[in-house]
Amino acid sequence: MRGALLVAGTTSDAGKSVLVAGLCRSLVRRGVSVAPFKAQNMSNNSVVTLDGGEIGRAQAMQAHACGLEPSVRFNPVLLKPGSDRRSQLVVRGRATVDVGARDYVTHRRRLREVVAEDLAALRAEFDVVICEGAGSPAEINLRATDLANMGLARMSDVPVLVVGDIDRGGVLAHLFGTVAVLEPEDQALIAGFVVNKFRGDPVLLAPGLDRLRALTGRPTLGVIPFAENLWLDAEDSLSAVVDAPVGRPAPPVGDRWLRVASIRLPRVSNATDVEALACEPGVSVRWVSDPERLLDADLVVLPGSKATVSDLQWLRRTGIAQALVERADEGRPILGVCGGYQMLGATIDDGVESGAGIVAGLGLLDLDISFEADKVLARSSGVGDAIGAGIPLSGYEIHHGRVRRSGDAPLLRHHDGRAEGSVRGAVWGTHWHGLLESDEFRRLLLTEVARIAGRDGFAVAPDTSVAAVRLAQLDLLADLVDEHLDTAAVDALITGGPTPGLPVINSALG
Ligand SMILES: NC(=O)CC[C@H](N)C(=O)O
Repeated sequence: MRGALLVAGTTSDAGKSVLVAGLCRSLVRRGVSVAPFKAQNMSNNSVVTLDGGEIGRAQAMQAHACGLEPSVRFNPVLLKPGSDRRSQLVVRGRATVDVGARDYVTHRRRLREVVAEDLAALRAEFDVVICEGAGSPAEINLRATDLANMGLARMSDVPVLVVGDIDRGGVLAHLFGTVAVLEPEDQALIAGFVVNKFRGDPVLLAPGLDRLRALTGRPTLGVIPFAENLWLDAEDSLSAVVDAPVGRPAPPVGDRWLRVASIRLPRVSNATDVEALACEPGVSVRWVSDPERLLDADLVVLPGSKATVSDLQWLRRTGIAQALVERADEGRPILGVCGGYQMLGATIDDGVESGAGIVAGLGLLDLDISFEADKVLARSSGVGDAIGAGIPLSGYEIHHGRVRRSGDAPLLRHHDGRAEGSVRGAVWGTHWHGLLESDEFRRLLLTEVARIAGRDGFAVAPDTSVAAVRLAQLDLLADLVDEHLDTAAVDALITGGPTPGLPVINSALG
């Protein structure tokens, strides 16, 4: 089997990333060599690849579904928004320049070549490449500069499936309209539809899908049910919804829950860090954006941020900064990760990200940070120090900020003995993302939190493996694909390429 397919969506968050992951895993389970590809991603949720670059988290998750290590080849263009108007442009894993929505256009020709070249190389190396679109091809205002949806499909002659989220309502109109607004040459590549997150009786939906087929000449190749136990998404901060529970934690091992509040910073980065906590039975993790939600939390996590100084200002505006200071005074646990760690310090000297110069931090750690233009990208490993002395730890680093001075004890150490992170009372911080996935460290941290919080009835499970929980999620996705997609038709599309002779929808005014 050889070929490629592009999964586009009627909207952002329609389920493209998970459908691509499910298709990849389903193919891999059938012995096919397959790679994921997203030409251009916009996300602050990134990971560090083995080749020392940075790609969107969703492509790392899809690579994992394929049994591959993340590589910059799977996501050659990444835009990391630092504000509503400007993003850092990461090309083949390396941060290049900051671009505004308009000047991005000037980079387009070069990026087009990068994307076409990288997809061709993957297609030569793997039997199948499953591509993910970005946003929606119905955003025709962006069509002229598009590299990730119909722009990619056209330059590489790849058939397209459009997935729509029925849970939002209007899915039939969305699917029809997504084809109808396109120019005929683009329409020719849209081979079929997938309905995602369906609840209820498929018999009731069937007449709608028949009508959609009559109106568009295109089949719906699957209706994927809403899956209660599926929480893996990893797309980006869209998944960090205020008040929504993170993950699907099982009931506690003991008789009490442990409650974690993670601050929903406006430019939160690597929101997935806290998912590892929610893999533990009896640990409830919620995203919060107002100060009183910190009161009943046993642990508060201040996560990473693409805009440390401006998110720190937001903490002050919302009153969360004050709540954090009071919390630290009371000796109640706070964990800061990367940007969140930086905010906990005494000063931040930032001439790079915000250009603000020297800014006071929350003063909860004896720490001075200064930003450099050069970004640290590293997969790091080391050992525990303040928590879990000597136990092996791993994580990854994506930051411009550097520790200039630290007067606190380190949280952990690199293998070469270098100190990393800080501890002062129950305030912990580190630049490392992914640290909470180190199973033993997480267990010790949660045990310490429960002790300080006096949650005597909470006991941490002895055997949770975050890697195993994530893999089970990917298998669940593949099961959904196998059961609810017409896999024979999808296979035929992958190998046969765009369906010849598909009708064009003409929406002439009459
Ligand atoms: N990943 C992060 O949280 C990054 C923190 C900060 N924006 C920096 O670049 O240093």
